Amino acid sequence: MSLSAFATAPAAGAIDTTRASGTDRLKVQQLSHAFRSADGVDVPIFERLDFSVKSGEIVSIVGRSGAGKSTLFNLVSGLIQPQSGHVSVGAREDGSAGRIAYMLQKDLLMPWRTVLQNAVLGIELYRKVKAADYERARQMLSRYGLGAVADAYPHSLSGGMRQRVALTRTLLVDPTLVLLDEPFSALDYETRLALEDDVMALREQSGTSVVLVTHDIEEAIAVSDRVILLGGRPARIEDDIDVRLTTHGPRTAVSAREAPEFRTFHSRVWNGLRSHTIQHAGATA
Ligand SMILES: Nc1ncnc2c1ncn2[C@@H]1O[C@H](COP(=O)(O)OP(=O)(O)OP(=O)(O)O)[C@@H](O)[C@H]1O
Repeated sequence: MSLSAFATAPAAGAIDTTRASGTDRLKVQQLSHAFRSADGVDVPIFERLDFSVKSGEIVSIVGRSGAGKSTLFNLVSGLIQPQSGHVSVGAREDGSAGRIAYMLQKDLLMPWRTVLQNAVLGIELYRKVKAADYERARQMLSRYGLGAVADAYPHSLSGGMRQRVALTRTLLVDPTLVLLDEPFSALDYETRLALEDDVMALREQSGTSVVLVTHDIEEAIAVSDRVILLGGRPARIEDDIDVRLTTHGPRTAVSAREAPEFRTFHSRVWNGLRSHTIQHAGATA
């Protein structure tokens, strides 16, 4: 049965985007959501889900296919309204409002715009782009090794370069929290490692919090401070793992994988994933 046969069940409570307290960049409280099947039955995806993400924290969410990871991002980013519960976005240190940016697996670059014009698109969606924005975009593109192609069109770029343009576009809106939904899954291994390093550098350079949805357990452990395991239906947090790795030198995508604790964390996540079968909302009983 196709997903188009379903509609979002009517909201009993609206999303509340008031500010989270303390150092929380994101606070999800008592979040409940269900999709309504074609025969009118509500299939609960989440029931009273609670979690938070601190300032500068990198959190990965793993779960079997259908666990509700993308739905959770859609709820957190406000693309869909929850039936009940609160999503609070933490303020910046100076007290101004925080901002969530959402980057999808597909880079969604516009082929008729140059790399630079694609990079500023996120800004353009909420205000006029200024000369200083173009300057900042060029600097960020250079930082990601894209300075020489700033005036080229996306078709001339490799998959990894395209994802970096998408990442630049996401970061140029100065988000306090970035949601990454399997952003690197279509890329080759080496490019993935480089982009994982980019995610870690992001936190180092600007204190941005990151929530990453991935099917790749290694990726989750390598980049994250915490790995949240979603399982069951309605989905619960089955495990919330503090990832502490002893690395030689700074933590990178490679040094993290070489840490002595890496395999132990890997087994914990893998065993947690194997213990859950998810019944899809579209599946007939
Ligand atoms: N618009 C919709 N209408 C009805 N059901 C939906 C809708 N979107 C998602 N679902 C159902 O909600 C459940 C969670 O879907 P979701 O896409 O969030 O899972 P996921 O964990 O991101 O899966 P994957 O890892 O395969 O991307 C699934 O059972 C799916 O069939």
